[in-house]
Amino acid sequence: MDDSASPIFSARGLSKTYRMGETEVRALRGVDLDLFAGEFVVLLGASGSGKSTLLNILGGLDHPSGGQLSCRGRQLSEFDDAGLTEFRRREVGFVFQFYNLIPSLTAEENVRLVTDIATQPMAPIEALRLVGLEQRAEHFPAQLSGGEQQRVAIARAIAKRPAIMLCDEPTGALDSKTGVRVLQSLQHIHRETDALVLIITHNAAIAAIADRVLQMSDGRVVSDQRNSAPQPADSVSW
Ligand SMILES: Nc1ncnc2c1ncn2[C@@H]1O[C@H](COP(=O)(O)OP(=O)(O)OP(=O)(O)O)[C@@H](O)[C@H]1O
Repeated sequence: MDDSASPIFSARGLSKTYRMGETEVRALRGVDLDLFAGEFVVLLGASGSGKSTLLNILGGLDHPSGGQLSCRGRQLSEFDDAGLTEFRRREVGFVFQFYNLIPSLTAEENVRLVTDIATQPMAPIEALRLVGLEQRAEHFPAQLSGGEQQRVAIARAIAKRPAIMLCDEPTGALDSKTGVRVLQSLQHIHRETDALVLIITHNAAIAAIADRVLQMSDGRVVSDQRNSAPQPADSVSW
């Protein structure tokens, strides 16, 4: 990768403090980080280290308390709620631990919910093909396994061709074999698009498939390593 390329995200001194009555929780304590197009990044860290808080702020789901965050040259940290909503809608695909599919809609209809409001979407069936589920387009979530439902959620996230894919514990609810299939879908999407893919997880085994591995501890990024030989997803297990 060309390190002189401008980053997608650039965070400097990013902080987040949650206030609940008298109690303050400092979830981010000064994060400095650049993330680039085309990177497949795994962010590891113990429970409570701030991973989800960072992902939510990168994805425009929440505001930082301090510091600067830019995305492709714009100061995201200064966006109001409406600006963040527009940013999320246009530029970010999210995948969460629980798939949040609409039970009364088929796989294809679940993906179509997103493509109907996107500016340059792919066809829903094309997104399902990217995750190997084009044969299941007419199936409802209850007719799909957990791993298949997660792959529909990934298809839904990628269908609007986002520059950024943010995945919070995408395999957290899945066994190893099923989780590996989900990771294969994410790896395949990464190869087929120029998206920045960021996966946060407790599961250190997943780091083997990344080309960059970040570690958070106590609200800071404490390690940032390149992986010169990322492994195919089917070589990992847990
Ligand atoms: N909405 C909130 N209000 C108050 N405190 C919060 C809130 N969200 C997170 N926290 C606290 O901020 C800290 C960081 O939480 P965060 O969810 O970012 O960690 P995490 O590394 O993603 O953890 P996990 O792996 O368990 O999901 C924790 O101490 C958590 O309790």
